[in-house]
Amino acid sequence: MDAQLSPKLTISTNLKGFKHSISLCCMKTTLSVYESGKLKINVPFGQILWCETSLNDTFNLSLLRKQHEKKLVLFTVSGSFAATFRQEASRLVEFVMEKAYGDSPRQRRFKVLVNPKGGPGTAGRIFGTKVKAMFEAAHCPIDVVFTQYSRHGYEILKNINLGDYDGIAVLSGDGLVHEVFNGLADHENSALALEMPVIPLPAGSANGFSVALLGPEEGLDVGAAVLNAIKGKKMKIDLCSITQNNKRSISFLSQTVGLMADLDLGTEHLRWMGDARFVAGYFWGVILNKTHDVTLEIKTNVRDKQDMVKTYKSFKSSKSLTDSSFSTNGNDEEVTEEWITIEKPVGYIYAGKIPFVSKDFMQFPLALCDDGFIDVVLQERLSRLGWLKNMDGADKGKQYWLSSQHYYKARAYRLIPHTPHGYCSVDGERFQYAPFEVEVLPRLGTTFGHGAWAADKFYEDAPKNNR
Ligand SMILES: Nc1ncnc2c1ncn2[C@@H]1O[C@H](COP(=O)(O)OP(=O)(O)OP(=O)(O)O)[C@@H](O)[C@H]1O
Repeated sequence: MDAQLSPKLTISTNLKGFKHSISLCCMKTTLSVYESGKLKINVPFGQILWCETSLNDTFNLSLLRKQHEKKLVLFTVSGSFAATFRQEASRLVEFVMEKAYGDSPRQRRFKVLVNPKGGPGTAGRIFGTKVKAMFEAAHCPIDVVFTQYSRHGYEILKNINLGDYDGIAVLSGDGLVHEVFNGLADHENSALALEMPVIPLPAGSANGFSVALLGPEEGLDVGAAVLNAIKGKKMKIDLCSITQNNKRSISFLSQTVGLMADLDLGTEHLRWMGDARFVAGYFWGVILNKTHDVTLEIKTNVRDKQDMVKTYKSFKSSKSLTDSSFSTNGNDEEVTEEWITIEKPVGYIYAGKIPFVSKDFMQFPLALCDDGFIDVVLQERLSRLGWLKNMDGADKGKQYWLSSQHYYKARAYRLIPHTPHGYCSVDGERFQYAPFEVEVLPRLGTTFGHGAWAADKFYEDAPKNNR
C-alpha cells in the first residue's frame, strides 16, 4: 500500500454499512476510507468523479468503484465535519480534485445519444439507472436524445452546433457510432466537426469500438466507458472512406463479406441474445459452409507475417514508429506499395481498423488506431472441422498464423463479389452486396482514450504445428 500524504479528514456519516465516524486519507495514488482504524475503501484517484464541501460543513465525494462482476458502479460518500476542520476539508477537496483530474478538463459538456433499439434493447434502462447519475456526479452537463429511427443519429450530428459540446457520447452499439461519424463528415464544417470526440458507451451487441478503446474486459463495462468520456485523453483515429455505386460514406471499424457478414447480418432476429448471437451465427455458417467468389485488389506492400509482427512489436515497445513504419521491410529499405489482385473462392474477406471485432474474437491483432493502414484478412474456404478448429485461441488472434489466412496492411482496397447473393457488412450495418472501394483517411476521427487501442494479449509467436 502506498504512503499516506497529508490531507486527511474525519466525517460523521450515516453511510449504509458504516459506523458513525469515518476518516478519509489521501495516499499517493488512492483515496482511502478508514473506519475505527480499519481500511474499508481504497479507490484510485482516477475513479473519483467529484469531491466538494458545502456551506453547512458537509462533505461529498462521488466515485466509481468495482462491484458486482467487477463492473464500475457509482458510489457516494457524504457526511458532516466539525467547523474547526474547515481548513482540512478544503485542503482535502483541492488535493483530491487535482489528483482526480490532473490536466484533463473538468465538467465536459456532452451530447448523449441513446439507441433504445441497439443490441438487446437495454440502452434506455442503462441510461436511467447508471449513465445519467454518473455524468451528474461528475457535474458534466448533458443534452440527451433517444434516437427515434434509423439515421436519426446521422441527422442530429450533421446539423449539430459544434460549440455547444466537448464530446458526443453514444450509448448504443457500433451502428449508431457509424451514423455519428457519417453525420460529422457531412456537417457543413466537416473538418472541425471531425475534431469532435466520439465516445462509445457499450449497449449494443458487439461494441467493437468500446472494446478497442478499453480492452475486452472494461470495454463492455458502461461505467468504465463513462469514466473514459469524463476523463479520457483526446486521441486521433484513422477513418476509412468507402465508395459503393458512386456513393461515398465513412466506415470507422470494418467491412466484410462471406461468413463473417452472414453471422452478423443474418442473425438480426437473434438480437435478444446479445453478443452470443455471433457464436450462433458462426455455427450456422459452418453448417452451410458457403463459398464466395471474389476479386480482391489491395494497395499494400507485400510482407511476411513474421516481419509484420516484428514491426508491430517494436511499435508497441517504443511507440516511436512513424505512420510509414509498415512501409519499410525491417531493414529500413523503402518497400514500394503496389496494387495486387487476388481472384479466388473464399470463406470470407474481413477488413478492419480495430483488433477485436467482438470481445472474444481478435480478428486483426496488428490493427493500430492511427498507422494509416487498414488490416485486410482473406480467409480461404475451410472444411467444417477446419472452421471449428479456427475458433481455438481466437480471443488472442491465434488464427493470424493459419496458412489459410492471408493478412495484409493496406492503404486501400477494392472488393468485387461475384457470387449472386450475399451479405455485405460495414461497421455492422447492411450495405449492398456489390463492388466497393475503401481508402484509409489517416487520423481523421477523434475520440477519448489512452492514446492507443487497448489490445495486449496477441498470440505473437507462430505456433509450432502451424495448421
Ligand atoms: N429508435 C430506433 N429504431 C430503430 N432503429 C434504430 C433506432 N435508433 C437507432 N437505430 C438503428 O439501430 C441500428 C443498430 O444499432 P447499434 O449498432 O447501435 O446496435 P447493434 O447493432 O446491436 O450493436 P453492434 O453494432 O455493436 O453489434 C443502427 O443501424 C441504428 O441506425
